[in-house]
Amino acid sequence: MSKMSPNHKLLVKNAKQVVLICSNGEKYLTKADMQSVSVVENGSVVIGSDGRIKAVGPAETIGAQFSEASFDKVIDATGMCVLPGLVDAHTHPVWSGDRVHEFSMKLAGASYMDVHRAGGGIHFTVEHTRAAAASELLAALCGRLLRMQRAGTTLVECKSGYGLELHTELKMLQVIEEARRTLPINISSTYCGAHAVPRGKTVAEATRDVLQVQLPRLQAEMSSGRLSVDNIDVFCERGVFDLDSTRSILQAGKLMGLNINFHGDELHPMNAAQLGAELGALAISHLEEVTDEGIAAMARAKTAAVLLPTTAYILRLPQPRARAMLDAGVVVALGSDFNPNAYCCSMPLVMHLACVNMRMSMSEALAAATINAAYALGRSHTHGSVEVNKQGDLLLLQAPRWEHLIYQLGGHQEIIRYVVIGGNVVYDNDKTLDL
Ligand SMILES: N=CN[C@@H](CCC(=O)O)C(=O)O
Ligand SMILES: [Zn+2]
Repeated sequence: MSKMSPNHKLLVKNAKQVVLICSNGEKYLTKADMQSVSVVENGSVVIGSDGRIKAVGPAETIGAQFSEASFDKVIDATGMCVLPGLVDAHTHPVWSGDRVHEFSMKLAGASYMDVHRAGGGIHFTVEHTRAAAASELLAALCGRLLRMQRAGTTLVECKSGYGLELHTELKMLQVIEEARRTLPINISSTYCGAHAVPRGKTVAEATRDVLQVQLPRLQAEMSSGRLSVDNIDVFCERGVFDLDSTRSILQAGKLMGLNINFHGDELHPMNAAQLGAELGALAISHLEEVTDEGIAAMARAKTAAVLLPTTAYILRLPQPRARAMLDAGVVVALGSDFNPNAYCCSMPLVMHLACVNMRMSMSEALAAATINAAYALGRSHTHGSVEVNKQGDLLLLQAPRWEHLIYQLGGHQEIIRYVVIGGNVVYDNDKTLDL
């Protein structure tokens, strides 16, 4: 092969392991293919000036191929492991007012719905988020996204949903848009105006407001280029949005070109999985109460299951049946569910909980937090694996095997050495610097 031309952004050389995840352009992994993610021992990665992966392979081959090339930056990764940046497929990161007081209520035995019905939970956060200035919400969001980035996340889904009326929902989406334009972390933006039924409204009234007031304005903002929104979400749950109102909102969003990605079958079996499969949903989150029929429907439709191990852990819910979903061939993904109820920014911790509590293998958990989470966001053609032409988003671990990222419970602060987005080092742990 001819020598490659100079001027590349980054060379990461001589890594002990480069974890590709997949190597044949797969858009997701299921069943046995999740059991052994693809790994190159003693490998190197080149990221081109466009921020995309130019080459990946054995260190010797890459060394010969790029012997005459120059790089803006070279990282000697001897003794380190390289992974694709992690993908967090479910977060609620825009809000004001923490709920630490509710954590003690829940520890004392109150359920999520007890707190919600007593006017706390989402309602508490809605009140504080409506009152907050956009600048305050943006500052909080940026701090949280940086924390996620330091924990290895390079693509994150961010929901609105603490406004429940036009003005605040738009304010939240604008704040997400501003973060998307100014921060290196990749963002998938989700409109979740049907996250709860606002106080003083019935389900029918709330559904009408979403359909007749919020969605038309969202469409106008998107058409003018002021906002770009990727997904539509509804909290489909007994006492929140029923199946019919969920269906009408999701269908309206789909007609606007949004991907369907919603909360379903969390606290009660609602047949949300079947609804999602029928509507061609890209993803459904939670699924603690999904039925066997729902699992089969999702496997057939290739609707991703976004499992959220922190929620079941904090709320002491039954664990989602990850093994049944994996065995049935569902595309299983993971998310942190960062929100004021589940204050967790760390996908390494999420993978650990998925392994111990949901009985996933480490390889399954990593595939679920990379390629499959990217699939759940419609981004697996550009993210979620270390393959040529994908975006140059990498994680470098100071560890001899990649599994240490999951094994060392709560250890990501020490183990993650660099985070790279688009070929730029955005976090260098040695300097304890966000760059
Ligand atoms: N279940 C609904 N929504 C969130 C919780 C949001 C909140 O409690 O503020 C979730 O995914 O866990
Ligand atoms: Zn959620």
